[in-house]
Amino acid sequence: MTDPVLRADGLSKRYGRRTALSDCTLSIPPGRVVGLVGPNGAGKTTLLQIAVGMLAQTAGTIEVLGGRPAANPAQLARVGFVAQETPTYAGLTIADHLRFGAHTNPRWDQRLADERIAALGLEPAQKAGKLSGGQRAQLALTMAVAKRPDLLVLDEPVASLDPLARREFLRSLMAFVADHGASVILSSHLVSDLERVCDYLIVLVASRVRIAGEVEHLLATHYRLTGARRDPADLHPGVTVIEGSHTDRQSTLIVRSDTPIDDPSLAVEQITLEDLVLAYMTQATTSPRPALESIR
Ligand SMILES: Nc1ncnc2c1ncn2[C@@H]1O[C@H](COP(=O)(O)OP(=O)(O)OP(=O)(O)O)[C@@H](O)[C@H]1O
Repeated sequence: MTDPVLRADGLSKRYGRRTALSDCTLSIPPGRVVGLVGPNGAGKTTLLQIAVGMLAQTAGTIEVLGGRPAANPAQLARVGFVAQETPTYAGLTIADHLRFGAHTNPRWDQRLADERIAALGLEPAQKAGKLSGGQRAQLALTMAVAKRPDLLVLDEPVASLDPLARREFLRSLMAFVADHGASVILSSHLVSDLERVCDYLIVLVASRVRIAGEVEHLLATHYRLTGARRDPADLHPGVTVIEGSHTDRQSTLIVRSDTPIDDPSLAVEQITLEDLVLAYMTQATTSPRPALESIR
């Protein structure tokens, strides 16, 4: 299958005069672990909720796994979703949750669910209302994974987990992806976590997609340039400055260039994913009309 797992075209969501998502155009290939990153209020939850059919857009189109989000039971069965607040039923036990999952999902994998609960050291007879925030998140993830979805959508899944649990969570997520070949879209503020697991990145700031593309390609086409202070406009054509900082004597620029930069007056360094995310976030707060970039 090579069709995009998610295709959005001019997707927008407005609440009255407030814009939550603006003209979002994306084409995400299948089989990726996609990191969706951006500051508070950027529109991440809005995009994810539209993708799973919980929210309707005000303009534009979206296709998920080739269909309209939540269009029918088959489409619903193919998408697993864990919402930011990881909702569970306080009065029901863990075992009740799994039974409910088995009743409502045609592809439910009971063995997978039981094994995850056991591996987490959780007691099936325990009521969800008595679980910690992190344990609830793990239960919600177990429910989503045991659906055996083709696409797993996770809204800040690790926010409430301690560092060890976060690492375990991401490890089990990667194992699930490797075993079942599912695609994953997860939002997070923690770029270091995304760096470990994601092979595709979307940076969303102030309702707009600033950059989207394969991590490997993004890292191969962005550089940090350091040299004597200069006007960014003097750089070679084809080099786009994403962010710049200057002292009296020196300029440090994060740039994008599809070809290697060969300029003896500049020190050229590779950047990390965190550098890249921060550069696009800074660009968004300092530039009145940031460039929209989409790289496959
Ligand atoms: N029901 C609503 N009514 C009005 N405005 C809303 C509603 N839901 C979201 N918004 C606004 O839409 C924008 C995007 O919100 P969204 O929850 O998608 O951001 P986010 O990137 O997920 O933020 P966070 O990282 O804080 O979870 C914000 O400005 C928010 O105030």
